[in-house]
Formats: sequence, structure tokens, C-alpha cells
Amino acid sequence: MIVLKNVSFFYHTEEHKSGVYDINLTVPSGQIVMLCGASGCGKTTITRLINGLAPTYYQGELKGQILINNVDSSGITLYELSQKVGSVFQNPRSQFFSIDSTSEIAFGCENTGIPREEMYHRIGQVAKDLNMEYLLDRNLFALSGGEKQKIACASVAAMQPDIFILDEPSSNLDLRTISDLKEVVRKWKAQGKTVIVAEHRLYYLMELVDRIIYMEDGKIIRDMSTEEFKKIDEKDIHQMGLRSRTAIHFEEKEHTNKDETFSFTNISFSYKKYKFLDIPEIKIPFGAIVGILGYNGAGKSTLAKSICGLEKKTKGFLNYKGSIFSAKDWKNKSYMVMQDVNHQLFTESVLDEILLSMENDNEEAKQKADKILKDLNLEKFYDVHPLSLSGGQKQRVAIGSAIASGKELLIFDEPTSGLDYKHMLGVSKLMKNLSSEGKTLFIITHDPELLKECCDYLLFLDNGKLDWFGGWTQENADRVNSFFI
Ligand SMILES: Nc1ncnc2c1ncn2[C@@H]1O[C@H](COP(=O)(O)OP(=O)(O)OP(=O)(O)O)[C@@H](O)[C@H]1O
Ligand SMILES: Nc1ncnc2c1ncn2[C@@H]1O[C@H](COP(=O)(O)OP(=O)(O)OP(=O)(O)O)[C@@H](O)[C@H]1O
Repeated sequence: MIVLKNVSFFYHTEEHKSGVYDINLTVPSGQIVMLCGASGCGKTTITRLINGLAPTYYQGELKGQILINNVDSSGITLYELSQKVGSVFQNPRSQFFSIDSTSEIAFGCENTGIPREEMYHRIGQVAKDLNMEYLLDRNLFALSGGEKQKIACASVAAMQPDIFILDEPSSNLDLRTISDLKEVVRKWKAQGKTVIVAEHRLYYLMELVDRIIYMEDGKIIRDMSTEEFKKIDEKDIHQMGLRSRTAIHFEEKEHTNKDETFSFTNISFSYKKYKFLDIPEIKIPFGAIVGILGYNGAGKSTLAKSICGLEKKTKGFLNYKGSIFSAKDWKNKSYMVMQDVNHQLFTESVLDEILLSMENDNEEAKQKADKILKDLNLEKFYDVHPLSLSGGQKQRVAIGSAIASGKELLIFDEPTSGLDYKHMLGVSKLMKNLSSEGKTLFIITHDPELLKECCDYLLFLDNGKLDWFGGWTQENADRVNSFFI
């Protein structure tokens, strides 16, 4: 059982007072609870209070009492707590201790003294449950975002704790893997485990959750049974900042003609000796918003990094407005917002972060930065340190830098993975504005709502190869439907 009694927690930051307030929450053993609410409402903070990372690792002022299985968590060490509570973080990379995937899955078991034979048995079982046997014995640094997320889920599953804390576990996963994850949660439920999931994606767990906690501005606003939650009107769900509770359906769309094209030819890239990316030609209309789709590990991020010059060994040509550029010059044309935005936040304040990607920081640049931050709903964070923001807020800062860069080809790797409905719409609107200004956008996404809102072309990658490219014809809409279901 988990009990939070009159709990308030404020992060120790000089710039802004943030955290959660007056939290009273009792979760009986065996319940599956979903925490939801807009970006920055405090979901992650609640998970950190339960797994003890706040205030042990994330320092701040804690009031009230937290009981885990009737023991006051302030009286036990993080190590003791971690044997009862297993966590998958929003950013899987931040929880890795090992270099290879199998050692990582074994790590928690080894730490709790589980016998070797039992440990190997568990590793085999979770790898099977999550359909990830092919990811065993791999270098963790050479895995895709979704593959890392799978390892993080597997390592917690192997520990078999009483309580599972999952912070947006599905955000980098393809639908096939999400459905594997759902089955794993179903298994935990049958075993009587307690599961707390903070999520923006609601639909995949709807049939498993017992209770839904809705938060706003650091407070619990509603505590509902799943039945009550299902009765809320879809319009109100979006008003609350939440994503759809049902799967999205795609249809044929009339095509806005974007006839003039540019093209990439003979793109190739190898990891070690193995030729991974191999795309003979893609012709892209200027101003297109291209959704890049594919299963976890298909090569989406690799293609994106190649296009923006981050993979130096990429070969190929860009035929752009009458000139031909070889791969080493592509970086002058393109800017990428990475999947893990922590890699590209460098400065001390949100405003500086935006100014950093502009050519100068004169008054005109400042006004432009001001507008970008307002458009992204970040104006109250001007002077805040980017790394002290919530996941979704950081993501928006990085998008702001891309806009500020003024480059013509903009690449976004999962720009809405941690975002609520309202901010997803905000990002979509920005994408459309950028396209109407003549920028061409590539958006790697596992987010069906974003895809439907703003992408007008689709590029499907499979194992490093271009499977298909095109607009929203009936055939392509059907292909996307079968990919997302
Ligand atoms: N390490 C930190 N230091 C200071 N403030 C923080 C830190 N992490 C989060 N916050 C602040 O606490 C508040 C709640 O953030 P939290 O990460 O719990 O939200 P969330 O609901 O999980 O958001 P998201 O859906 O965007 O991940 C936000 O205002 C955020 O800026
Ligand atoms: N540094 C590396 N060395 C070797 N192989 C790598 C490296 N980085 C990625 N890979 C492999 O290349 C393949 C493509 O990875 P990539 O990150 O491009 O996939 P993705 O389509 O973006 O996946 P996701 O949806 O999970 O983010 C994966 O199988 C991955 O394991």
C-alpha cells in the first residue's frame, strides 16, 4: 500500500517555486493507477516522491508523510526502497548503470541477491514477454530510443518488485511494443502488483487501470474510477489537456499541391561495416511536413542524424534549388531537435537557449526570441534554467531553438513524445506555420494525433530502407492505420 498524507514538495530552485501541493493519496496493493494531466502538472514529481528520488536525489522541501507498505519512507534508504519500488523513468538513459543490455536487465536482480539461475530465468522470460530477445547482449549506447526504453522496462520487470512506477513508459515505443508492454502490465495486475503510471497516452491502458488521478498545477484535481473517466466527453478530455482515449483513425485527405521538389539521392550510412541506411532517392516537395514512420529500430533517428550532418560518415547528395550538396554540407541547411533534448540544452536560461541558435543577440533577435517563447507558451520561464524544467517544457525549448536557427530543413525527432494535447496542438500549429514560411519539416513520430494534425507526406522506413513515401491517398491512410493498430 502507498499512502501520501498531506504531502507538499517544492524543488530547490532559485528561479521559480514549483512542485506538488496538498497531496492526499492512498493506493491499496494491487491497484493500477494512472496519473494524468497537462505537461508540468506534477506527474513525474509524484512518481519521484514514491520511489524516493525526491527528496534524496531531486532536492527540495518535503512536508507531510509518505508510507510505503506501512513504513515511513523517510526512515529507509533509497536502496531499501528500490527493492520494493521499481521505476522506469521518462528518459530511460538516465537509469542505466551498465554498458550492455543483458547486464543492465540483470543489474537490479544482482543487487538484490537473486540467485544466478533464477536471474537468468527471469531475463529470458522478460525478453520473451517484451519480444526483445534480439536486444540481449547488445551495447546500450548503440540502441535506438525505443530499444533503450524496452531495456528499461525489462530491467524493472525482472526485479519483480511489489510496486511498479512507470513515467511515460510508452513515449518512445512503436504500437507493436506498446501492446507488448500492455500485456506485461496485465501480467503484473494478475500477480497482484501495484502499478502507478504517469502517461499522456491513455488508450492503451484503459482496460487495465482501476483508477485515474487527474492533476493540474501541482494538485490532484480529480480522483476517478475508470468508469467515471470514460463518461467524460471527448471535448472535455482535450480541454483537460489529455490525449484521446481511443485509437486514432486515418483517412484519405485531399492533397494540397506542392509540386516543386528537391531530392536526396544515394543516401547511405554504415554502423561499423554493416550498411544500415540505404535510400536511392527521395523527392520531397518544398514546404512539406513529412512524417517519418517505422518500427523501433527502423532507422528513423539514423536518417535524421544523417540529414543534419551528425553522422559524419553519411554518403549521398542533396539536389536543392539548382545546386548539388554532398553530405558533409547538409548541416548548413538543416537543424535537428533530438529525441533526448537534454543533449542540446547548453545555457543557463531559456532565453539564452533560444538566442544561442541565432546568428546574433541584438534587440531584433531578442524580440524574435520573445515571440517564439510566447508562441510556445514558455514566456514565464525566460530566466529559468532549462534543465530544471519538466520533460515537456524542455522539449518545447528545444523546438524554439530549431525555429530560431532559421535553417530551411528542420528535423524533429519525436517532438511531442512527452506533450499533452494542448501542447501537441501548439507544436502542430507551429509546424504548419513553419511550412507556410517555406521551411520543409521532417517529423519522426510515434504520435498518431500529431501525424493526423499536421503531416501532409509520409515516409515509411523499414530496416534502413525506404519502404514507401507519399501523401494521404487511401492506400497510404490504410497503411498508416495498420501500422498504428
Ligand atoms: N529537477 C527539477 N528542478 C526544479 N523544478 C522541477 C524539476 N523537475 C520538475 N520541476 C518543476 O516541477 C513542476 C512539475 O514537474 P513534473 O516534471 O512533475 O511535471 P509532469 O506532469 O511530469 O510534466 P511532463 O508531462 O511535462 O513530464 C514543473 O513546474 C517543473 O518545472
Ligand atoms: N551507434 C550505433 N552502433 C550500432 N548500431 C546502432 C547505433 N545506433 C543505433 N544503432 C542501431 O541502428 C538501428 C536504427 O536505430 P535508430 O535509432 O535509427 O532507430 P529508430 O527508427 O529511430 O528507432 P526508435 O523508434 O526506437 O527511436 C537500431 O537497430 C539500432 O540498434
